Amino acid sequence: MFWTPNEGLLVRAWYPASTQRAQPRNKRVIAQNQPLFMASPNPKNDESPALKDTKRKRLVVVGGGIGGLSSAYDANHLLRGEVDIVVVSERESFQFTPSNPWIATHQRKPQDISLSLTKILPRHNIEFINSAVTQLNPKRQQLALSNGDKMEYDFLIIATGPRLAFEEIPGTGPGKYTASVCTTPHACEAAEAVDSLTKAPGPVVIGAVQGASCFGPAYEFALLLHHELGKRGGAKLQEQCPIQFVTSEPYVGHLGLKGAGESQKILENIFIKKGIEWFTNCKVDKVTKESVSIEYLEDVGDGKHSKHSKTIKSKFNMLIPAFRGMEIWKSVPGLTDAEGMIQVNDYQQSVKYPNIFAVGIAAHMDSIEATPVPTGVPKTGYMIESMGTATVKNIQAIIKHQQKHGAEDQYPELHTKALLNGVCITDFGNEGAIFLTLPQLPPRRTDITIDGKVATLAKIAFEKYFLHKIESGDTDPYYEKYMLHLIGVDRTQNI
Ligand SMILES: Cc1cc2nc3c(=O)[nH]c(=O)nc-3n(C[C@H](O)[C@H](O)[C@H](O)COP(=O)(O)OP(=O)(O)OC[C@H]3O[C@@H](n4cnc5c(N)ncnc54)[C@H](O)[C@@H]3O)c2cc1C
Repeated sequence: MFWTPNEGLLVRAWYPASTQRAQPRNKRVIAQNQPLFMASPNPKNDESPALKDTKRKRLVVVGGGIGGLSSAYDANHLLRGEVDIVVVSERESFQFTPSNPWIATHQRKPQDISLSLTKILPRHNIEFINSAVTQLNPKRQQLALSNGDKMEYDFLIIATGPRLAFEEIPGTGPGKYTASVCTTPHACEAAEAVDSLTKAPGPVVIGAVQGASCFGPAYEFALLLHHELGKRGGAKLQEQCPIQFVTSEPYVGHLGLKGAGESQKILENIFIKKGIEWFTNCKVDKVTKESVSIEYLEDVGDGKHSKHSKTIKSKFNMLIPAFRGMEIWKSVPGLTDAEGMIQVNDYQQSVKYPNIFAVGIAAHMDSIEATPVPTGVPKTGYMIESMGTATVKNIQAIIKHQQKHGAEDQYPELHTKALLNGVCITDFGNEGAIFLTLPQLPPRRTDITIDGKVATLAKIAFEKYFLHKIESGDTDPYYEKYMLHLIGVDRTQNI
């Protein structure tokens, strides 16, 4: 089925049965040349641009995670009346990824951290299509979906998150010999593996492999697991399941960020206290049922390293893989880097296609520094939300410019950049750590790690706030602002 952006249509009649379920519940017949949804909350308001403008643009957001939904909600607030917003996501629900480590230790159930997009998005006048994008034709401004539909867009926001590159290391990934907390279904499988471990204890390897960019959850899960083992079987079970931490970072607490304040000292002290041994500058060669084979570099001074290899016996492993971009985008000339991440300029705009934008993990970001074993730079929630806001403001600038000049193919200079602030909150059981790097790229105004019970509470609050935000369609990052204010980061610092 072919679907053009500015056509008026009788929505239900045009959709195949598989997508009809995703349509808004309130049945309305939308006449020719009228928008899919009334943009004004008051449909009687004759001044509403939506009722006047018969040439509304279509903004398609691909991805129903933190990046996609915060962009869609920002568009709903800032571009109301200017665009019809469609979110296309292969997953029907929003799942709050930062809570996955809690799923793996049975502190949360999947339903506690999941929200149905079929139910929520139409309430906010955002159309939801539960399907995967399988192809992009930027010349035609057209997407192909796995349900067989084709869809045109005026503006496209790509927020498809990471492809988890388990295939780069033999034996890694769910179904093989490493558990994962990267998705909620993976975390459910990890929870079962943790149960098996407690019944038949043995050594544990946790960490993040070469090319990984998301280190916080590796530390979080290692320490949460240690705490959980203590809860289930006391010090005895903890001794029976010694944890070894392997990471591509040059030192513990580097986090792909060159550290955050005293993150190295704080995390090393916690590891020492819990008896967790670590290997840094580490490359994982392969994982088998019984062991993890690594190569690691040891600092011998003067910037020199000696190389070692080791096979660590293990019964349970959780390794964060490298995050790469989705294969579908790679086939589009000039859209991605070699790894499939969307190449964007400072305004989240594709360097090749000016009506395509990318936010979240899907967007390319340079590493902060070259490390002896490759690492990437983390992209965390607050930063991702800010990328969405910047994207929508830039699309707004384009729409205004095109309306003024009456030329659909003209693009103005853009001005809004995301605030690339790193805020990562981790829970270790009864304590935790908050890593703050504002901005993430040095020189920084704020560069600290705060540890203790406060981090556990902050993480719980972060989860509740975010789920509420997705449900309510709110866009203001008030939690982050308030939290930063509480810990003394001045609002004038452009947070
Ligand atoms: C285990 C873990 C813990 C984390 N903890 C924190 C934390 O505590 N704090 C923090 O700030 N950040 C954290 N992060 C980092 C980051 O905030 C999350 O990874 C976040 O979920 C990234 O958002 P995203 O929108 O870029 O991608 P995702 O959340 O992965 O969303 C991608 C979406 O795209 C959809 N999709 C993919 N391909 C297609 C396709 N072809 N067609 C249609 N839809 C598609 C997916 O179904 C999904 O809905 C964590 C990351 C991980 C992995």
